[in-house]
Amino acid sequence: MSAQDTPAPVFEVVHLAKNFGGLRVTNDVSLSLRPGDRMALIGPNGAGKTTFVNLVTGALKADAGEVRLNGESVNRLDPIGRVRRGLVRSFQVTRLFLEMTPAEHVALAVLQRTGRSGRMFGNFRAMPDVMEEVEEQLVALGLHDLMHRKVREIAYGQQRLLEIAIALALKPRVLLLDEPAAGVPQSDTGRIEQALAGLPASLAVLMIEHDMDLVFRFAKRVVVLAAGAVIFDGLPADVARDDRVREAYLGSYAHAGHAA
Ligand SMILES: Nc1ncnc2c1ncn2[C@@H]1O[C@H](COP(=O)(O)OP(=O)(O)OP(=O)(O)O)[C@@H](O)[C@H]1O
Repeated sequence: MSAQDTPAPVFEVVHLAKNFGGLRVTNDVSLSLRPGDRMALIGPNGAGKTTFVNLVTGALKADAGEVRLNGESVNRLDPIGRVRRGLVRSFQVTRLFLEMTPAEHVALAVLQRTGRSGRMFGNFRAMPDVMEEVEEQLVALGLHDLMHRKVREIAYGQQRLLEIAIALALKPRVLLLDEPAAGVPQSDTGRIEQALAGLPASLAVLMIEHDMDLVFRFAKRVVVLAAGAVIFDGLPADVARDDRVREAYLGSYAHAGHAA
């Protein structure tokens, strides 16, 4: 592929830094994603993954550095402003409304994206364009049969699929998936993987995940964070034999009192 064929990055993080008191939790982190990229961000406990996600979504303010979407800085935008520019973090199960249905959750996301007021929510079933999208998203994630059930009645794995459906209803260009398979029983992780495999081809995806099997099956590129800094950025096939990565993981196990 020539340089001309390579699309420009849709998401760039440039020299991002954050301290908590004297602790440098994000240390000069730079990375970028192009449309269609499938990247996993991994690292031992306490490496700074959650802080990194909070900085890029705008939930936390960085001390230095820049986050860019489509080449433009979004540093001044709050999380909602960044969602409008196409940076969407998968909604967390803990933020789902247990008494609401999957259809209602996805409808709310469609109404938000299309700039319609929450007051229209009561009437969304009468809006053909909203209903069409709701059905399309829920069919794509295998949740169609459950669309009118209450969230509290559906299995945890299905709730996690609903998180992805809500995120996709916001029509992201960049999707941050925070441990999409965490807490899901082994018997249901196949459905999560299927959903990840079916994500729109042009979407840039950054997945934070502890499950290495899932990382290796999903990611085309892996970034490893340790003590807030990027210590590896490369192919999944090379990550396990990288000395710095091995040291970081062994060090963290030893620190946590596990046999290294
Ligand atoms: N609000 C805060 N104030 C002070 N220190 C914090 C704060 N949030 C996180 N930290 C510290 O920053 C470091 C990175 O934490 P973070 O949660 O980002 O790591 P992580 O890689 O997501 O970890 P895990 O995989 O265990 O969730 C840790 O040492 C943590 O104790």
